[in-house]
Amino acid sequence: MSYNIAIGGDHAGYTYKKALIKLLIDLGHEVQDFGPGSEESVDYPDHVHPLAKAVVKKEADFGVLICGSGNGVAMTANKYPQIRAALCWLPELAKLSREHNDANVLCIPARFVSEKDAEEMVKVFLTTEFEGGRHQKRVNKIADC
Ligand SMILES: O=C(CO)[C@H](O)[C@H](O)COP(=O)(O)O
Repeated sequence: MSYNIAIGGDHAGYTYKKALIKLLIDLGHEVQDFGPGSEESVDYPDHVHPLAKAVVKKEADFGVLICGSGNGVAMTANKYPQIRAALCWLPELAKLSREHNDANVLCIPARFVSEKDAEEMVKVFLTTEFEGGRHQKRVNKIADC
């Protein structure tokens, strides 16, 4: 299955973003890069809001966000009720975020995971299906506040 992937973050995630874009293209996905375009210091919300809006409008199937800790990008993306952004630091967590939480955005803490694990997380995130069942009603309740 090939997807349209929106990717973005901040200066701390720039190097990983470049590597992940190459991986995604090699895997046959389409990629929309929401920046930044260099390692110059930026404010992550400036890149996350446009990406989140693209996912909400279904202009992208999934999002991948990378900053230093992963927290800032996750907090920003999760402001949107239709976004379920998962902060993951192990491939198993990325898998569970799809199986149990139907995550549509993967958030990666570049300063705390290896590039290899970041790549593994992206691969498993995009090849794992939501299980539905008992998890569906819980996911429905996330935005019910
Ligand atoms: O992780 C982050 C947000 O959650 C940022 O990448 C981090 O805060 C950037 O820090 P600095 O400006 O010191 O490079």
